[in-house]
Amino acid sequence: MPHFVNRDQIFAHQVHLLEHKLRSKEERILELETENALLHLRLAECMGKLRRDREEDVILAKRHCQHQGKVQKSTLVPLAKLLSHVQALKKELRDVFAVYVGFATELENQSKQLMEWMDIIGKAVQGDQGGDTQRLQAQVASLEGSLQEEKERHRSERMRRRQIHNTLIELRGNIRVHCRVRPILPFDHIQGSLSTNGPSSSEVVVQAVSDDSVLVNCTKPGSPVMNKMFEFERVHGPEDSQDAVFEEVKPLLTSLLDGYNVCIMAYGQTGSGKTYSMIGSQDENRTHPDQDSQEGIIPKAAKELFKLISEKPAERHTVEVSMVEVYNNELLDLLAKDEDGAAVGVKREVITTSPGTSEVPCLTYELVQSSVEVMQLLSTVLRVRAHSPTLVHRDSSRSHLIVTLTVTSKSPNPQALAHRLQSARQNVQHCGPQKQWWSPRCPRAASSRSSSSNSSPQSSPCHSPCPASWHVVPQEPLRTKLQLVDLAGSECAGTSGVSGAALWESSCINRSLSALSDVLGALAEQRPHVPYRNSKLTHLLQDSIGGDAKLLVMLCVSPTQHFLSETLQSLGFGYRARQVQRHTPHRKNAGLKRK
Ligand SMILES: Nc1ncnc2c1ncn2[C@@H]1O[C@H](COP(=O)(O)OP(=O)(O)OP(=O)(O)O)[C@@H](O)[C@H]1O
Repeated sequence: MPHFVNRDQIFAHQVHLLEHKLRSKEERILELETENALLHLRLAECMGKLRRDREEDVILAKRHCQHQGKVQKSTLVPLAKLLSHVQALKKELRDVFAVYVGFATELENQSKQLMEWMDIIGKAVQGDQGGDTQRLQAQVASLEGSLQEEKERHRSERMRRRQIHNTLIELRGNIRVHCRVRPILPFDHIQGSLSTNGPSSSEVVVQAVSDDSVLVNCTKPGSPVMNKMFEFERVHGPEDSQDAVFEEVKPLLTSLLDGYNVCIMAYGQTGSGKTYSMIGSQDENRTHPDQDSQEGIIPKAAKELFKLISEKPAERHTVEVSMVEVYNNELLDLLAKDEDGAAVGVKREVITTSPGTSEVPCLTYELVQSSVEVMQLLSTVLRVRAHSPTLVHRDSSRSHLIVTLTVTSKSPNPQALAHRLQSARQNVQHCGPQKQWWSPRCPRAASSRSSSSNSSPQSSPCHSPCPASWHVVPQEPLRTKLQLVDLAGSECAGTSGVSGAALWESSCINRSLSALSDVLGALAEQRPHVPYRNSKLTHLLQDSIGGDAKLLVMLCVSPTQHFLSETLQSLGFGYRARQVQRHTPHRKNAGLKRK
């Protein structure tokens, strides 16, 4: 402690102390104020940062919200789909599981039953019950035998039924209709993929369910099942060979030599197999090992005709061929040749003669000696015949082709005939309706014929014994014709994708086919006027359609959904053709002359 002398010194010292304290306080205050200012500054900085952070947060939150909205939007729909898919899968799985459980139970039951049987068999074998086993085996064998017999009986009954039906058809003068369903071909899948009808267009909807019925499934997607059944004299499925198809046609050739006119006509939509059925495969790179089996009705019919002729050596036959096409409602003679001998289609006309039959004046006829010659002529003609590609068929025939084989039969020499009659008389004393060499010069037959102007030899037979001398009179030649027709295909312009000149061709084809349909309609309804002359095609085929020829329509149809409406149209045409009742086909009398 300092030593003070007086009070003033003490006082001054205290003042000094106080001043010192005050200064230090003031320094402290300044220090604190500086600190305070710094803190304020920091606070302001923090507040600013905080505000910025908040603002950023708000922006981020906004963005986040927007993003979430977008994400939700884009995921909700697929999510819903996914969910329903999952639900469907779950259901499917449950169903499959239920089926599986069913199968498993069934399998278990069956294996139990099998075990029981094994047990019984084991016991039977062990317990020397061989006699029972043998008896059972014998029973099985006899059951199999009777099943076989039943099958055989059923088959022969069916054949008999068909024969009776065919006879009935013939007696009623009906047109015979066969139907051929072609197999699915590679272009059906292309059509299917091009189609707007959906992916099921190459699905098979037309089936040959038996040898006389064809079933068409006309169900539209989302509609109840609707099947239509069509019956024809014969139905061929995709597996039926060319030989099988011809077998059903073959008897008509015997009829031809028996004195009937015959016409076989293939009808159907484009690409349905008409040319394949009538002529055979036209594919350039065909490499079938057995070409004969691939041939169609025309070559097979020509072969059969010459075979039948060769089996009748006593009679003399000549065969002449004519080939025409109806193209754009013009009739063209395809065997006519120009000065250089090249085949050119020459225009001809169809006329109706006074007895009411149709004739083509100046038509070229070629005399042929064998089926090979017929086919040589046909292959020349096919090069001239109009054909062009369409969307449906890359080698579509654009004309109706009519190949006619005219057979002239001359009676054997009188001695040979007398000899034949002599042996025939030993069996039959009367000249019946079926006699092949029935002579129109027999006075009794002639008088019985003249009593009914319309009657054929079959309908007015002579029932009296006839002296042989009346029959040995040499006869006039007998002419019969076999018309083989490959029609152009019906089509709709949309499907075939044609335009310009091809569209005109297409419209001519459709018009002539609808004229054919109209003719059948008029005949079926027995209308007094039949519009044969509405088209060259119907005018030319007048005798075969409405006359007394044996007419067979071969309907060709495609099996797939893509061509369903065209198929139904073709089947409808066949149905209409079957309704036609004409005069009973009758044999030609000798003496028919070609004009
Ligand atoms: N039954 C069948 N078996 C095997 N191929 C067939 C059958 N039917 C038709 N084809 C084939 O289908 C295609 C079309 O047949 P096709 O030429 O006979 O038709 P189309 O009815 O004559 O046609 P378009 O009227 O257009 O001339 C051809 O390639 C043919 O070989």
